Amino acid sequence: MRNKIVAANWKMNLNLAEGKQLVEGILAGLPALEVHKHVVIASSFVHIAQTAAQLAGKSNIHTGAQNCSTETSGAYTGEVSAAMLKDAGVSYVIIGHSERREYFNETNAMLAKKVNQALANGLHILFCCGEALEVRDAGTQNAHVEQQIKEGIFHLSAEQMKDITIAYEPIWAIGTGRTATSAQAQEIHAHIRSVVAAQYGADVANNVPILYGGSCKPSNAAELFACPDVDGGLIGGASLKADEFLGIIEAMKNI
Ligand SMILES: O=C(CO)COP(=O)(O)O
Repeated sequence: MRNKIVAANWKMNLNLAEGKQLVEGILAGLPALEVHKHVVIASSFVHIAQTAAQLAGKSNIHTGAQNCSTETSGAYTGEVSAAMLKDAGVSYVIIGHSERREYFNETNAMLAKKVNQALANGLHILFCCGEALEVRDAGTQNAHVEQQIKEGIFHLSAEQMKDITIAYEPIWAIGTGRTATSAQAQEIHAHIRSVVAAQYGADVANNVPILYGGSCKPSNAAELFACPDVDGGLIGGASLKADEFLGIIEAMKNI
């Protein structure tokens, strides 16, 4: 059975005290998770050491980061390397979020380098893809995400794909309150899995978790997660409140 994952993406929110309190709240309400179910807390770089200390020794709940450098080390002012993240206690890193692609001009070629850095340092990757509203309106979303995935991760070996989780996040659903319907999510998740199968075969494709992200909330999570090709969620706004995030983790119960 492939892994099921609910991941928090705090984005650029919360001070240290707020982050600490939020993790305490999540831990206080966290249900016992089956062996294949995982929770990830992807905070800002500033929170990582604190979060890692809070999660130390806990099973199935992991410290994450939202980005890593394309480079290994050296004179890259402002950058944080995958090795530094690993050393600080990170086990999952988000790569290719649409906000990084859009506001920081991250190209698929840069993302492929980040993927290589993360894997070389023993990190699991949450690799994001997803289309803008114009692409969805034009009906070319499948080809769009296919290209993002091909250029971002298809240079990897089948063995390396074991550390990849794909997150489908339609840009028109991020922070907008407008969620993809479960039918829309299932359709494109199935397409993503078929693209992985065409490249790597059915075994690899069946083992790659594919998460949905975009205005996921306790009220819609169970329906989205019930889709056969939706293996959990990448959560923005609703991950900033312990009760809402726990409600989404609860929705993983039946998958
Ligand atoms: O971008 C997202 C997670 O990475 C989704 O954000 P929201 O849940 O706030 O729509």
